[in-house]
Amino acid sequence: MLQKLSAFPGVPGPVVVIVMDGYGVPKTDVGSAIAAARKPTLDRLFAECPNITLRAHGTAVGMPSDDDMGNSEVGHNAIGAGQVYAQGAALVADAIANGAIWQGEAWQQIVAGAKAGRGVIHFIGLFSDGNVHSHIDHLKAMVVQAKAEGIQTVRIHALLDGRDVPETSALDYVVPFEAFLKDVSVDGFDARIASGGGRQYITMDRYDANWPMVEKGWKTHVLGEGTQFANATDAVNGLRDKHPGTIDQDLPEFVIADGGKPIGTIEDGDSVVFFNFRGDRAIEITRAFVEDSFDKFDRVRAPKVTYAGMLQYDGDLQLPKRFLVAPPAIKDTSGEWFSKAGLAQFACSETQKFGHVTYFWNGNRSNKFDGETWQEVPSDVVPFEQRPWMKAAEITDAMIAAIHTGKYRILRCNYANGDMVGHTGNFRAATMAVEAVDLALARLLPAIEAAGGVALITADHGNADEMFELDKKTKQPALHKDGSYKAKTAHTLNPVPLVLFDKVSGGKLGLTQTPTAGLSSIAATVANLLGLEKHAKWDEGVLEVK
Ligand SMILES: O=C(O)[C@H](O)COP(=O)(O)O
Ligand SMILES: [Mn+2]
Ligand SMILES: [Mn+2]
Repeated sequence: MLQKLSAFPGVPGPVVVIVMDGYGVPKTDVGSAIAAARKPTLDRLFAECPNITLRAHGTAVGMPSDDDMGNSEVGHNAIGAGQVYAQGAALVADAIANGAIWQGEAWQQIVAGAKAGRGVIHFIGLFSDGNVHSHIDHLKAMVVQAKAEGIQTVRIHALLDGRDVPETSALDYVVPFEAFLKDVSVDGFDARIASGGGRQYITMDRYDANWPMVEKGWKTHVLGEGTQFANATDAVNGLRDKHPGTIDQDLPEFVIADGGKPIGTIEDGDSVVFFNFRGDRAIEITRAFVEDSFDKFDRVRAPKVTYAGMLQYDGDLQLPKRFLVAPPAIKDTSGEWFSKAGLAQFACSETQKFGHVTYFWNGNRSNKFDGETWQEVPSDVVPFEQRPWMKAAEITDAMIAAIHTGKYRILRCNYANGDMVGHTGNFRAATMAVEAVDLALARLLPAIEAAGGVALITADHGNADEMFELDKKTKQPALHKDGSYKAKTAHTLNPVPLVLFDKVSGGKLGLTQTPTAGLSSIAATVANLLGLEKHAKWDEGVLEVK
């Protein structure tokens, strides 16, 4: 049980954690949609309330190195668990480096399954080195190993990124990879990219937001339906010519064919590895492959394959049953221990981030703990630069209503705007996204105050804080030849804010800035605000009681 804190009895009302997704603290205002936004409420919070910054990237959130940006999965895991675990990116890299992945039953079944059939392994996944959902080096290692184990044919289904990496960088990955595949395709081994498309156009939907995207991916990868090209380099060039201005993540599907015949349809007896390690955008396509009574769309043909995920994407649902590397075993999360303390908890976001405040928050569990209530606000299915306000107002309505019930001691929400609009690379829309969150806070905070509560306002990683690519050497915004800035769609390496909105303690509470405190300090801080000691496994909190 969480013990009572002697230094502070706890605030009278609810403790509310507000995650402004994609809201980092930049080094320069140049290119910051946050700095450009009109945001009187946030400005007042930073001027008047205790606030510090927290580390939200790299090793502070379990990524392999401090060159790795943060992301929603690792960020919400750290906030919810109060601990830092080696995450998928690090676990897979280690398993490949020490060879454990090849000894595992799952890899051996993939190889054996393919050999018992046509000798074909398919690899489907995000084709970049973003290290958020996947890493292309993992794919490369699997191709090499497949050949070493006597597999004859490898077919790669490449989802173009441009969201965790520069927006039109697809050829930086496709050209060298096709050259590598050509080099290894000797001695009876044949490895080629067989299909693909933009990751926001096919296959990688999440949280049931847009199943038709997954259906399009199925038709492309499995059935071989789509515009035909001779190779993936031609496909990217051809699609860019046909869709000028479309960035990689939004490019339509393509299929590689020889003489009109797709080279990589997925057939009975093949093996399929989905090589993303992160779960949110891997679950739907995985369900299409493994569920017998799948009914989200008409698969037309459901080949009997040996299927593995890079990781297990959902432990509660055991999805998929076969996986190459064990996911981090996240235990003793704040959700679990607040539940054991008998505290009612409320979690809310819109579809695009709903799993972030539920599934990721609770350590990649899709089941609720006792006393939890989850509310999802359906997201629009549109390019978010067209609706940068997204569902900030509706989430705020739901939060205020939940506070008014008087039932919940702890509430949490995620405003998706800064991140989802930041990913579009549209600066103007991103400023409006930040303004929408500001408007939301202007309504939510008074409701928290009226209920005698406090809020911790934070973020899971940066995004809208840097809307221009930085030059690798100078770290200043990079320019196109015509002098315009290069739009940036990815997350940032910047820290995030932690603001304590507290009108109830009479100035008794503050926050302590430390050089190392990261997102994992929030769980203990929430416990302390409730008048409870942290769980022994959680990292230190940052609450100061004067
Ligand atoms: O999946 C995405 O949209 C991006 O790769 C990462 O964004 P998120 O980590 O904020 O979800
Ligand atoms: Mn995020
Ligand atoms: Mn994001």
